[in-house]
Amino acid sequence: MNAVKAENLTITYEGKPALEGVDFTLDEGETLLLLGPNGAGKTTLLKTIACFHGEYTGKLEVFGREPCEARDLIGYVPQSHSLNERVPLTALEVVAMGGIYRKGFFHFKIPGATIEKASEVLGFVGLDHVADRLFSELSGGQKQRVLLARALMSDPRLLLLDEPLSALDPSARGEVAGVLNKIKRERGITMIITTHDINPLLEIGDKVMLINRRLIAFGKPGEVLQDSVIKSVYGPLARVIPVEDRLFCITGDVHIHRHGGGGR
Ligand SMILES: Nc1ncnc2c1ncn2[C@@H]1O[C@H](COP(=O)(O)OP(=O)(O)OP(=O)(O)O)[C@@H](O)[C@H]1O
Repeated sequence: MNAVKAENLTITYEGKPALEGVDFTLDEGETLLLLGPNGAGKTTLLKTIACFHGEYTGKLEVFGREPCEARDLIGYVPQSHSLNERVPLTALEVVAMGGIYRKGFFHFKIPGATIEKASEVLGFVGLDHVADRLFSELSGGQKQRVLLARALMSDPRLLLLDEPLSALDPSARGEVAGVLNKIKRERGITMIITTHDINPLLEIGDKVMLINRRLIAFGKPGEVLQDSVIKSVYGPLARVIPVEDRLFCITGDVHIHRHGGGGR
């Protein structure tokens, strides 16, 4: 089954196109790595699939439905989480929140079944030992894994992850990439992951999409990650280097947070 299907998709903000004429299909269980320079339209595409942004023309389907009809099937992990870290929530409570908001209620006491599920999911991301620690005191990699666990609370069939590796050091990147790999292998969840550094994720990417306000390339990693394709977007210094049986992609690209604080 198609998890996501876009046909001639053009996404606009107040009539101005941010991303134009995009076609692609992602099958259930596949992982798509979404690559493109700053301002390419990566977050815009994720938000539109997640039904947070609705200004588009063309066709966009999530499991055969319009995005807003498929909302319950989608988990979204934004680039900068909107948690107020001055509120003293433990890691377990942050995860449990993923099971509460979904139901549209505000609970003063978290139901036992929700806590039980949150403990199980926290264990799945390898963080049982920090359940009672304050979220604000966790390392960057641990925080990102807690946010992944929170997104898993609603049993999504499609996970949309906006820059899950940004602002992490190389070892934390490896940890988070390991959890994403586990989600793919053990839960079979379809994922779309935006990234500026594709290398730690290449192992789990079934498909790669390169965009720059339009679709530049879409296909298997080996098809998209070619010198000529990468150079056409990132310039002459960009290149793809085969290392043993792997590819290593150098784009010289960095993440720049351009939209000011919060809200993404
Ligand atoms: N809320 C908004 N209103 C108007 N324009 C927006 C809005 N959000 C994004 N844009 C514009 O849409 C274009 C694509 O932005 P988007 O954030 O999707 O790019 P991105 O590839 O995710 O970039 P980055 O890698 O820097 O996060 C940019 O020109 C951006 O300024």
